[in-house]
Amino acid sequence: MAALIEDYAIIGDLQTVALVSKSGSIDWLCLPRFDSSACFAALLGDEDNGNWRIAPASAWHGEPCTHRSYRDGTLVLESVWETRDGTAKVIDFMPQRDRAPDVMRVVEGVRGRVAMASELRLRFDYGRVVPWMRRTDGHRVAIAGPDSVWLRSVPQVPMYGKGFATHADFTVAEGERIAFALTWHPSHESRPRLIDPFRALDQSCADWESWSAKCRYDGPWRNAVLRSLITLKALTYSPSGGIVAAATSSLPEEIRGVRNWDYRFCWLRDATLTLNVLVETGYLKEAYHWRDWLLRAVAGDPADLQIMYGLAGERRLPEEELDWLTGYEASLPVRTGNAAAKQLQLDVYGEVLDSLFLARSFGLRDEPHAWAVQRTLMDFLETKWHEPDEGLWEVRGDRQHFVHSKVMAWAAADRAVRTLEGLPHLSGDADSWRAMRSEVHREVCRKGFDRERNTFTQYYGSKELDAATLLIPQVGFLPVTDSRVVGTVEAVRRELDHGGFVRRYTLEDSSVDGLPGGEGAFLACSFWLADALHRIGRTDEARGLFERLLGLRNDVGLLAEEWDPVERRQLGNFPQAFSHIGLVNTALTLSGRDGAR
Ligand SMILES: OC[C@H]1O[C@H](O[C@H]2O[C@H](CO)[C@@H](O)[C@H](O)[C@H]2O)[C@H](O)[C@@H](O)[C@@H]1O
Repeated sequence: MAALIEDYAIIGDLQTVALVSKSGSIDWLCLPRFDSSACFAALLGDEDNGNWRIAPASAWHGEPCTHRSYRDGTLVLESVWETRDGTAKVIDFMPQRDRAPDVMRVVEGVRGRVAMASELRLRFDYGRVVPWMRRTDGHRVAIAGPDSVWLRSVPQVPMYGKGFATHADFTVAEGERIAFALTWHPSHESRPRLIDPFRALDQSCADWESWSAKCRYDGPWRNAVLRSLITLKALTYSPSGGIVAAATSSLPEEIRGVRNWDYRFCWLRDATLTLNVLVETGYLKEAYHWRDWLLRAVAGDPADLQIMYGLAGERRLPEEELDWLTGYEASLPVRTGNAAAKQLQLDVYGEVLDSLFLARSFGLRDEPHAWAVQRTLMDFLETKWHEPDEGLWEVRGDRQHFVHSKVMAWAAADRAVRTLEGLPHLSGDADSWRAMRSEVHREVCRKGFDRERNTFTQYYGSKELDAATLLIPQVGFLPVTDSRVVGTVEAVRRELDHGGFVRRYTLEDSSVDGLPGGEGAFLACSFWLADALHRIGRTDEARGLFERLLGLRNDVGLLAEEWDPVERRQLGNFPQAFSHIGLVNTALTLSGRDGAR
């Protein structure tokens, strides 16, 4: 059975990540990309769906490591086991790759002599295909269809096959190091170029340290912020500049529930929000890279804009159910692909224009084609904003006139107008966008506001609330001093509370998302509440909530999408960009960054 979600740490190479449990098992790994099929899928089934465990023999029955941590400023994970015979450390990392992806596991003797074991169970195609194994000059090679995986150790330790797994039993003494290297390669190509694991370890540390050194945030929550930024960076797909929403598929929003989705794609919403925090903390290069990704992805007719794409801009992300997997703690179905790709979500226009506007204010140079694309998006939005949509929560029920979608349509028009005002050499119909901006504003205030309860609602005509309306002052739709903003913050705090944190929306009205069952408190929304409380002057409450949110991070600083306040455990895909974006944003806000754009 898989571990608790919060018992996982990640390692990654900016093209994919692996989830490593506290008991030393890699239970999730998709190769060669985030969205490739998994060769370790025990996370969504059991060991027979593939995993790789290295741990002391005396801890083989699942005992967790004594402690673990990342090396400072890196994504290099160290898990330490203190045993009766001594202390051993497993250093896990994935070197930023030139060609072939590697998972490196360096076993280091710290004290005494510790008997260790390694058990590798490769199962390609999400845990379904047992590969054909063979030996070739010091390697074990696993081949199935398009995939091959090469396993070696330095220095060599004997390996043997048993029960469709590759085993190694060895001893590590104080001062000794034994590295295991697993390298993926297309099966039709000849042997991959092999790298020295110990040199790769030094290089990996140096790569991450130099990236981390560029972080410009130096406030009271620096460690937490830096860990979140490293996590966000780890979710970027460096060959294209795309950014995935999370590293996993189908970790449930409710244990044994059906809300299990594949997040290994680039949502324009999640990616732009990721970018905003990267830009604000000193990482402008990522903004250039992502803008180029965007321009390639949205090329063509703006009517065809998707709300999410594949890592390289792929458009077809067909949703399928993998019926051979038993699901994380029996949460079914396990899905790959995501049907939400074909939804209309008007907010993404606002997020894209806002993000490029913000990046420009931080020094992102204009590029004529980039503005042409934004202009075309605006022209399209002018004809569409009146329509109902699926909204940022990607409901699978009927389309509605979501208040947040309209607010973000307003934000798109606002950023377009302000861009033209600041850069008069650019062309565009500023008058028409100004008119749209005013019309959307009037309509939202008339149809999306409940006067009796003094709060914005989820959609026109509904009584339900939506935590996304907390973003109204942040995007500048209304000032924080407006009584309607204060009323909304208070209403959300009161009515969407879930164990001291915040739900996305009221769940009793199941018709709005069209899905059965419930879910946990949504962490991004809980961070938004902290921001909003601070903005309306309730800073002590905001700080208190923020500190409690920080307390939900696991031992290595990672957050999933949601939190179950009853079972006190993390829920949903992991690690989730949305949650880490929220953390960085709130830290910036509470450290004195100004409010609305
Ligand atoms: O809950 C239903 C929807 O859940 C997913 O969407 C959520 O995750 C997205 C990625 O982080 C985020 O952009 C969105 O705002 C969230 O609601 C899932 O991807 C959808 O298919 C599903 O309908």
